Amino acid sequence: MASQSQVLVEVKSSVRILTLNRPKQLNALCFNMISRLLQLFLAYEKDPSVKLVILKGQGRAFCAGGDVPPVVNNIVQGKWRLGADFFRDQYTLNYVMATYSKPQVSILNGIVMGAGAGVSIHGRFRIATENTVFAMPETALGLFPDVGASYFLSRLPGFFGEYVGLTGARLDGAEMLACGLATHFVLSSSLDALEADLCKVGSSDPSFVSTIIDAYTQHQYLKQKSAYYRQVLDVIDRCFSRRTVEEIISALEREATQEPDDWILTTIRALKKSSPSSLKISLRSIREGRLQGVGQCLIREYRMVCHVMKGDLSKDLVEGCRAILIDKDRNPKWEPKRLDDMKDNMVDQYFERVEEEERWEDLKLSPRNNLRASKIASKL
Ligand SMILES: CC(C)(COP(=O)(O)OP(=O)(O)OC[C@H]1O[C@@H](n2cnc3c(N)ncnc32)[C@H](O)[C@@H]1OP(=O)(O)O)[C@@H](O)C(=O)NCCC(=O)NCCSC(=O)/C=C/c1ccc(O)cc1
Repeated sequence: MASQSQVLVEVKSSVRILTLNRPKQLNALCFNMISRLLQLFLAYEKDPSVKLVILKGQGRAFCAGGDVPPVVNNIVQGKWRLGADFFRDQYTLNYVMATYSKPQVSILNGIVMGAGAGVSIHGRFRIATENTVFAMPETALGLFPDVGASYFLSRLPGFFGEYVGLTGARLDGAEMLACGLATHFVLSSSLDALEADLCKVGSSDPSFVSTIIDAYTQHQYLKQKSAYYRQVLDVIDRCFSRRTVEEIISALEREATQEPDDWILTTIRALKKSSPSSLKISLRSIREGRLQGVGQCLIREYRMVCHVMKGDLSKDLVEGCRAILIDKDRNPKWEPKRLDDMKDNMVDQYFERVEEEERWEDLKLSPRNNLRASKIASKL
């Protein structure tokens, strides 16, 4: 029953409006919500009377991520496999959304982080507003940008995806639109009227949906200090194209000595504060993602997240969750402590099957009718 009140459903002729409804927890996705969303999306795909699905959040967030504390409690109690079930359903939902045969319109009128990006960015239309705050903050949490982020971040212009994924930098609505994470920008005061118009669509043809949203779209200028200006993008490309995290930081430090700048200092500080193991596996994940379809990315990320939860190589997820969400001291003690201590062979292990575990299986994603070649799910 909880899942019914945590994901509200409105039926408006051929449109279904789903509202994530845990506003006190910033709509963090718990296991029940993910199962419910998966069940609803699959049912709507089969139902010819449904033409369009709108996803939005109650309160000041669209969704601040996965509901981390319960999974971390399971890990602490030695039950990481319960967490694996959570991620299996979540990644399956991301895959269904990425290959969905009907348009999904996500209204990102607030915080969009981690798992919140996973349930929106893969869909066809992503509407940002003046209230949108987007981030993939996983490296500060001892995790890595997952939910198919190695697919969508690696497809951003130049090396912007590496920058966003490694530093957890926050983007506003204009920046999301500029880099392609959002498809439209609409002022929040117009959202009710837009929603009412979308409910009259009567067709799953994306060009009809696009025409409706276009009528509400506002041109947005980037803020003065945006990381999306050409000058900063050049620095991002020069530095974040480096082969290793150590080389990225050295390149940023060299730039900083030539031209000290708030943005560079903040970026270096963010990298130095994040989990060394997270940074290294994240960089490798985004780089591999450049050459893989969304299904392959999710299958690989599932292996990685199972290693993170199992905690053989590092326990940074539990520590990061403590520092950010439980004690909120924002002072995690990472292990390994330094980037140098995280050797290549340790990184390699995150990308291998979880061996020695009875009953552990790779994530299995079924072929989907409307799978575009670039999104194909195949075995690693
Ligand atoms: C910048 C935020 C989004 C807003 O800050 P704020 O405006 O100062 O608001 P609060 O921090 O006070 O948040 C309001 C409430 O929402 C809760 N909350 C805010 N994000 C969350 C949240 N992801 N979960 C579960 N309660 C939350 C937060 O703990 C707090 O609860 P409470 O102290 O009881 O009032 C801040 O909450 C924040 O940094 N949240 C964490 C964002 C984040 O790292 N998201 C996760 C991305 S990674 C991801 O999705 C992974 C999922 C995962 C799942 C399972 C795993 O084992 C491992 C990973």
